Amino acid sequence: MKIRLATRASRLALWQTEHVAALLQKAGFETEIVPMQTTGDAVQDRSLAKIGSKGVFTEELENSLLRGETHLAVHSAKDVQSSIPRELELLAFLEREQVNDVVLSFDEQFSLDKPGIVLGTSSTRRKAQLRRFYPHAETAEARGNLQTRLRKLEEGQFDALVLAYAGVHRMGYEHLVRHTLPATQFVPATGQGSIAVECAADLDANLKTRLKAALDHPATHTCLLAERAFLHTMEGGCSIPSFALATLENGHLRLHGGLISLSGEEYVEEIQTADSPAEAHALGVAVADAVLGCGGREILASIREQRG
Ligand SMILES: NCc1[nH]cc(CCC(=O)O)c1CC(=O)O
Repeated sequence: MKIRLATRASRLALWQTEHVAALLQKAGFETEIVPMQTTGDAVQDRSLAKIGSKGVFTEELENSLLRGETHLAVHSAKDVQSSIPRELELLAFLEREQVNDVVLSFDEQFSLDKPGIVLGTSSTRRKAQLRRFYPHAETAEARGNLQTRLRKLEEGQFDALVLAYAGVHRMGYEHLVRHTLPATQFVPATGQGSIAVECAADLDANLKTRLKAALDHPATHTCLLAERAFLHTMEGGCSIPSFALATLENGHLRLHGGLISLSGEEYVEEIQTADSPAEAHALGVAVADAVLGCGGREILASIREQRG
């Protein structure tokens, strides 16, 4: 049977979808890749926080699932909104890549400690974390797909670029990495480094089971359930500077989640553990509740106020 895969048309998205297709082919499926443009691709001149709507990188792909034109939609897990329509289901999460953010520069001598450096990023989370941990650095907008951002770096619009290692690795830009930011401090966004595969909830149950067996990485899936429950409870999309990273070791699940004010001044974080993967969702909710209760609610209110 031929599985039709909906994807964005960016090089990173196509790489990820080809990776999914290869896993499906190994399991005996035929595949066809169906690229499409999303709002997030079309609108390049405004930051995502300003476009504001949820699912700017996913909605068009989800619509094609709902219309039955494709069987699976392939997303960066980070780009998937915290609640998806009832008619859809997140079927699988692929094994996670290294989760860190990294700093890229063409200058081999580049140092984060140099005064007056300008770092390209459009992520509210990264901007806030940089303000907190590298207050001497300035940030500049760097929207667009990875190739566009690299071009802006090459043109000298900033000294260095802050990106997820996962995308950098998949696109083969590791030679430009000058610094790996520690994930304990620059805690990544929910889902960073994993690829999410979505389907219609009413897709044939037997087919779903076979597709999931070919694609899903259970440990990553457990971590993503915890992180996504955190994000959902925080009521934040990608425009809110929240962060969450779950790890699973020897059956022990650990979730580090938090929220940072846009200025980087206010910072709330919480680490909790659970003894079983079955508690992933509850752990995400508990960490988010703790963060909200210990100052997070006030940070969210002030972010909303600043946005107007
Ligand atoms: N928001 C864009 C986006 N979505 C996923 C990735 C990287 C790949 C990943 O995290 O899996 C990126 C680029 C980046 O943040 O540098």
